[in-house]
Amino acid sequence: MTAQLPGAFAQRMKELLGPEYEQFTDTYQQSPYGGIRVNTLKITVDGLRGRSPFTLEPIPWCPSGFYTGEGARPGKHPYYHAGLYYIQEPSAMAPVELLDVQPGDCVLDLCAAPGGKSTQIAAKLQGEGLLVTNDLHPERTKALAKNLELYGVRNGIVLNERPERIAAAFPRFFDRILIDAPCSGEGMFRKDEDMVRQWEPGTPDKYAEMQREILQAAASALKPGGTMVYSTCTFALEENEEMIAGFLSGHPQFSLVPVGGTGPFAAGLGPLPGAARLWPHKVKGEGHFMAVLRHDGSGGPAREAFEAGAAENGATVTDTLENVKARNDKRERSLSAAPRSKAAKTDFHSKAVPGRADQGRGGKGGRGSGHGSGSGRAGTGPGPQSQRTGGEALGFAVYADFIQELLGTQPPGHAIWFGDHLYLSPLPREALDGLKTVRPGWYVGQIKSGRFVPGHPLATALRPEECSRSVSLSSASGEAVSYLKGETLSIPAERLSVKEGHAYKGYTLVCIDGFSAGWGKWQDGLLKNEYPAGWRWT
Ligand SMILES: C[S@@+](CC[C@H](N)C(=O)[O-])C[C@H]1O[C@@H](n2cnc3c(N)ncnc32)[C@H](O)[C@@H]1O
Repeated sequence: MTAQLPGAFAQRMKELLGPEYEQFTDTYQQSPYGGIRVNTLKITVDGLRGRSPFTLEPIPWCPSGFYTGEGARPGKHPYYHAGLYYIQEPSAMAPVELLDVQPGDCVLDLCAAPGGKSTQIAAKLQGEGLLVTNDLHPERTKALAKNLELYGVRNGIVLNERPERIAAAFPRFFDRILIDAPCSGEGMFRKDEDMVRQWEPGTPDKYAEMQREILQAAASALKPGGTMVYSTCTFALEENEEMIAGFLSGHPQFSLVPVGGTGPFAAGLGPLPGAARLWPHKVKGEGHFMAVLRHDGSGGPAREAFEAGAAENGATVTDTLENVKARNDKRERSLSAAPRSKAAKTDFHSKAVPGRADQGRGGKGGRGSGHGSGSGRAGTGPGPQSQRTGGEALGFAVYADFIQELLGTQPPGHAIWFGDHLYLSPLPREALDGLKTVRPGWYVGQIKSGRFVPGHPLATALRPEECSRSVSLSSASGEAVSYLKGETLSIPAERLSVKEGHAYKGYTLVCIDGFSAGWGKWQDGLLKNEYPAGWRWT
């Protein structure tokens, strides 16, 4: 590290560490450790170890985490683009391990961008349950949304909200909450010298004020008996042990689950030995603090009220689809100019589909949505509401036909339309009313000129066996990189894997060594590239 440690910081660390101070400062002469975490939504840990292009050494506190060693460039391998691993600082993998997320949980990641811990939570959920992931800063939510898309997350909702507004919308709701708080970042000085330059003696106090408010909001959104983990990447007592001690004294229904002093975790300092520390002079990783807080289950009802609302919405699904069909038929009759849809004539809408088709009111309430592939938040709908309603009905039919052909079955989720763009959400649209929503769910695609165009995030979350047409490109031959660069490829028909009864021509799931990476459009031996421009290999 070339930057000089601020004098006031050095003095404080001397007082905090006593005889260990020299060992601590020696770490600034060493390089930070690099790590990757296997995305178990797409590949098993052993699966990646078996095909890893670089050496992997286990990280003690994260079963899916590995040190990559010097010289490794994990961002420059096609597997990174196929979402097989996330590049993450090793210590940053610890908080989610302590959160103990189980498949089916409802989880809130309150300060989430760029999404390292959110993708880790999503992997723990294994597609079951709900992940609401949020960041206060709009620009940062773009990277957050993109990372969820790259890693094939189907059950994530991305918000750009103040924590207290999320707590008001979801009172006593979440099983697990992660508060990876904005902090003075002292633990990252070795990795990010800008943080050294930005640090001032008053920095920890400034962050402590924000952290108190965020913790307060998180406590209201946690369900009785739920668990939250508070983490920072700083050493300052006022942002760590003192912050949590203050929180516990004001919230007697919470207790600290002692993890400090066990396994790789050093004990917390001063008033809170049960909190956990990772010190750079004791482990191979940067400085981190974590506290596990459990609610005792006391107080009023949990989320029953919300669940009742959700169930009611679920019960109306069939009716809703019939209404859509009725509107659709009426529109077909009355608007000769309306685009003809083959699908509109099918009886798809009379089937009970686990989604809602009548929810698209693009831009309602000032909220809007980006449409996949990191495009950020758009705020407007496609036109006058009367047109939108009919358009959505037709759109849903076109979508249903497309999905029937490509996937065979309809993926579960509440269908949420933003104009011509369709998402499948773990929550009904009403649950997000009034919240700044960057992604209401899994982006599946868009109606364009009367056709359904599948979105990139639909591809990244699919397994090849789910898709009627796929092709696997080899990472070793260079064709995977050609695809990632946006090139058209010559692919003979015999290389395609096509399910019985399906045509060869059309949208094809493009995989790298068998792992989905995006779409191509195959016809007559040519695979037209549909990999989004903003994602390409440079
Ligand atoms: C330590 S970083 C989060 C890193 C992230 N958890 C990850 O693993 O990739 C803290 C984040 O908190 C966000 N933030 C700052 N103030 C916030 C607030 N009041 N509410 C929610 N997020 C906030 C920042 O924009 C920043 O992205």
